[in-house]
Amino acid sequence: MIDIEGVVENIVFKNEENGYTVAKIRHNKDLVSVVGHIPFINIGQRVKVQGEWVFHPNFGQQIKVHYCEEVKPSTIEGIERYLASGLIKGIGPATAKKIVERFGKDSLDIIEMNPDKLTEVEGIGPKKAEKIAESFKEQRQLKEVMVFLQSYGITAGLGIKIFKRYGEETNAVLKSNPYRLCDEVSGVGFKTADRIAVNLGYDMMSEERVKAGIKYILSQCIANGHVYLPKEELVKECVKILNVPDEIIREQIIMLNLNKEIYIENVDNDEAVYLRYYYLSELYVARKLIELSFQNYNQDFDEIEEEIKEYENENGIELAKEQREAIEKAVKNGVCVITGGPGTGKTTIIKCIIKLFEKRGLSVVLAAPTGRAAKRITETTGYEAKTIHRLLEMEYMPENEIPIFTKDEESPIEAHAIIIDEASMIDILLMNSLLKAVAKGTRLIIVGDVDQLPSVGAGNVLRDIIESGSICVAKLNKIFRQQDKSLITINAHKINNGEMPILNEKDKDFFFIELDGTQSLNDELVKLVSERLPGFKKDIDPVKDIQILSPMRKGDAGVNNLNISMQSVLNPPAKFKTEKSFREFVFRRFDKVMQIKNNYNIEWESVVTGEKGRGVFNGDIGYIEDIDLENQQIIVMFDDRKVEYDFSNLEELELAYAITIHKSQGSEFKVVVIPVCFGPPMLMTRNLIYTGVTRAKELVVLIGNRAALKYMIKNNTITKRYSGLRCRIINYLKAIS
Ligand SMILES: Nc1ncnc2c1ncn2[C@@H]1O[C@H](COP(=O)(O)OP(=O)(O)OP(=O)(O)O)[C@@H](O)[C@H]1O
Repeated sequence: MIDIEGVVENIVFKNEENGYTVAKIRHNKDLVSVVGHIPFINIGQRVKVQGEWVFHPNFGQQIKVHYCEEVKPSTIEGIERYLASGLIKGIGPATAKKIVERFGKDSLDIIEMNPDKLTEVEGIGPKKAEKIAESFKEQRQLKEVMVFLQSYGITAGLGIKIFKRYGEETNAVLKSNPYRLCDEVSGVGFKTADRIAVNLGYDMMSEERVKAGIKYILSQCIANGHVYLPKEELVKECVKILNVPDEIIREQIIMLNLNKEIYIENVDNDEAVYLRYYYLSELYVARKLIELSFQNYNQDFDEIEEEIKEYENENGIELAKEQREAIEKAVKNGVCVITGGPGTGKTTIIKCIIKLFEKRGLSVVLAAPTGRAAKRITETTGYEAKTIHRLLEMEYMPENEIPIFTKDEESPIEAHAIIIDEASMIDILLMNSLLKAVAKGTRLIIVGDVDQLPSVGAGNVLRDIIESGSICVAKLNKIFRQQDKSLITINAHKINNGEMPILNEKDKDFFFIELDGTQSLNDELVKLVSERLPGFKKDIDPVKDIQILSPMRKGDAGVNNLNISMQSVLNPPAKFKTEKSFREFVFRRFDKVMQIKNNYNIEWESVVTGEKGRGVFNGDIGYIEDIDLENQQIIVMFDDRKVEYDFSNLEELELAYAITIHKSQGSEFKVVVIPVCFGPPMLMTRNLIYTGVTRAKELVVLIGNRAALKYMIKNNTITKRYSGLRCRIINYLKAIS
């Protein structure tokens, strides 16, 4: 750690959003580069920085700043440069000169304490004096808050957000109840607030802390897919994590319930504790599904059988009985779920349903939870599918950091029918937003494969709807894709039924490479993807066409290690490939990368059409086109869409030569390679391997340990998710019928 003090000579770069700054500081005779989240520094300012020397391949030695504070400029020249820097609204170089000429070393004190006196300077009237004083005060407060927050490890970006919310009250709020931040400033979680509180000597048994802690633990359970937590489990977790006695926690659970910040209700013989929004969403979804399902459209389609026949003749296809029934249910009911594994004809049915509606002039919209899924459906059906977010006309509110949907109860989606595909990926919040925008009189047709992994977000929506037995469901069991020689579909169904797949048949598309105990799975995978597969199948590109899907993140065959080894072989360093280190990885020009969280705000521009828009979503895969070290940006192409990532946003990107099976939901790849070995029990499940295998279009290669594969296929335990939707649908139907 080194300390230096000096005057800021130059700001080379400043990201206004997050405060990332590159500056040159005059320290004795040397000009030193400093980099870090130090938004408040400005030319002419005297600063003390604490940090460490790092070496940058292009810019050489520089100090990575951990802590920075302003030292008041002490010389007249220093004060003048500081005032002239443009930091204070109303003062430019000429005015700065005049102020310093008039007040000398007292200039800053005058601005702060006696701004009326500024009118003594030529060109400054009372209004301008006031403006200068205000701007100066704001800068001072921001600086104070930032210095204060820095000492608690809060980044500048977050610090600015906190300051914007509370202004000059910031310090007071933090001192009186830092836990307010968890509710009022997005991006601040319980752990950050708790760190500030501990540092301030806050009472660890206080009501504010315990309440915030309870809500934090509930939000953690949501991050694990649950919609609620049974009360006893919640209390136990709180005691462990907050280190507070049982009775204090129970007391605060009651208080939160009284304030309607959490809800407690009996679900499945559990006392279920919900965060407010999740409770309201579950309630709404159950009620709306039943209400919509009460509508029926039998009279509109009284000659459906003939119409389906006509469709069959026109399209040269003979639909199976269960397919015809599914179509009939879909067009006649207010809500209908169509579920089936790969190749059971879901897409075929969707096409027929759309045609039947179109024939009578009824409008249909088609949507899916992710961009990639929507694109795939567009390709397979020939009808344009949107993402659900787009269908709901999402608008992003920067201050909320959450999407707002324009389509809702007041302004519903205008269509006679809405068809949603890949519905296993819909979580409870998205279902809530979707249903809000479905008007009575619009049919909702939900299509998906219930045996895929459930949604990343909270809930078990598709499974709960089906298991409620209260909503019309059409189950498709027969596989139609058998006609071609593909084993992928057949094996996917075998796996789903708990049987071992047919492996390694000549001229087929499903292989298993068994390793003996001495071979490294990682090494063999690298050889397979970079040499053996491209040699075996001529038309495939190892980067673009092959996707490694690993059950896990860690370990020899986990995504993290595989990405490092695959990158070194498929995209090794070269002079012309710029690089940027980030955490334990290096991003390199041409790398395959994936967006790992929804970012509704980031801008894109199509290099083909010039169209501009916002939003890159969790699971989107792209390629690094360039790394611009000067502007501190990584430019990524997602198909034809160009997106610029500031270096401060890199936590949203990951290398994607290997991705987890969880992240692959809803996507398809030409060739899928899956490492199979023993790992954490919760990842050794049938629906995980089933989801992985069903992502492949042309070839599946499993590699690893046969016993592990067998174990996964036999292990049909579906990790329990606490969700009350099934119960609620049943109860709501009972209550009103
Ligand atoms: N009744 C039928 N007779 C003959 N072929 C059919 C029939 N129904 C569907 N198919 C064919 O079976 C294949 C799989 O059908 P489809 O793509 O509709 O299934 P899917 O359930 O959407 O599959 P996936 O979920 O894997 O995309 C297609 O080639 C389709 O043309």
